[in-house]
Amino acid sequence: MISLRQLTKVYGHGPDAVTVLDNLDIEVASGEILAVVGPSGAGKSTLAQCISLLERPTSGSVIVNGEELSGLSEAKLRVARRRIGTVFQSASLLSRKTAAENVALPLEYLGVTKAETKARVDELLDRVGLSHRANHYPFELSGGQRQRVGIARALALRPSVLLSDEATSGLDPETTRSVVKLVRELRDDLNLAVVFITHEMDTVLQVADSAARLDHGRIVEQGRLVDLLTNHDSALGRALQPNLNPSAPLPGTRSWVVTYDSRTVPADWLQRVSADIGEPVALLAATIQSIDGVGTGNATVGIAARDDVAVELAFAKYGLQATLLTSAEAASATNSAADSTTTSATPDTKEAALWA
Ligand SMILES: Nc1ncnc2c1ncn2[C@@H]1O[C@H](COP(=O)(O)OP(=O)(O)OP(=O)(O)O)[C@@H](O)[C@H]1O
Repeated sequence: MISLRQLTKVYGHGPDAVTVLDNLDIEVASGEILAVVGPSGAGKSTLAQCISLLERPTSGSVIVNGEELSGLSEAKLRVARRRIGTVFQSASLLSRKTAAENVALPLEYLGVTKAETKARVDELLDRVGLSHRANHYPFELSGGQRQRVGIARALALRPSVLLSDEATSGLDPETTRSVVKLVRELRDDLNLAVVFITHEMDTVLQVADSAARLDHGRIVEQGRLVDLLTNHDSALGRALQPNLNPSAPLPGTRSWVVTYDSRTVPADWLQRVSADIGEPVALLAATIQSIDGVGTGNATVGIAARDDVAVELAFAKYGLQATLLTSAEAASATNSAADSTTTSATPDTKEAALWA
């Protein structure tokens, strides 16, 4: 388990002081993956450096398995760092060393014997599916393979915490999925607490159990993924929903967005709401995904009824949270989704929605 308590990082002094991390409280249990997301400049890299203890926090604590590490002397800190394995963007492998030699580095620094090092490196490369690439240099490996070597190296000293700092950024979707799958498997096998820093919303959905949103150095929202996704008022939950591409509303109807949660909403909610308000409910777009075994998602529906209170009550009766879109919002949802499908820029569009 890793806990950050009132973690604060200030750069500079006096009038030039800049508070980059402001009293962060984060807890990640062993076996849990927490995604930390945030716009550029929110403080993600600084957070990663404080967690990996490369930067000392100005105040507050980094606690791993009950032991406070942030206040240790330099000598003790070097030992304490072993509890936290870090994978960086583009793996940061040494180009003149083979995959096996890169994985061996932390063991060599520690003075582990050659025989033990070889056994551990073989085991790690096997675990990340790269035994057959042991003697290849980084330039001979694909981006995904380099990340796997980076993960193997991060695990060399048997840490209890894995910190992933934008480790999937720049990878194609297929490679990202395979790296995410590996991280989840390793979390299960080794009972790791994983802090997964990313700006990619799609990756958060694939990898995380919970998510925290960092903005201007503060955690402005955090929770379990399933709770964020089923909370109609959560900006992070909305940003995590895959982009919809709604059909244009039918003439004479207005568009409503509803949030769906399979724990509380009956499967035939469309028919029921339609029967209650006494007119058709047209489905314009919908997305459902299973998170922790719960079906979550949102839908855009078109309804002609003008009695907004009656419509809202009908949705509420079946556990659906609903918002009526203005005609401008409905048109913009149709257009922006259409734009995003032609440019395949959905992550940017979603991020823009979150950070706006
Ligand atoms: N050494 C430093 N001295 C002063 N200010 C710093 C220092 N390092 C970072 N900052 C400032 O702290 C803020 C957060 O930076 P940080 O790199 O942690 O954000 P980020 O969320 O990782 O951004 P990005 O996604 O663009 O990498 C920025 O305003 C940055 O200018």
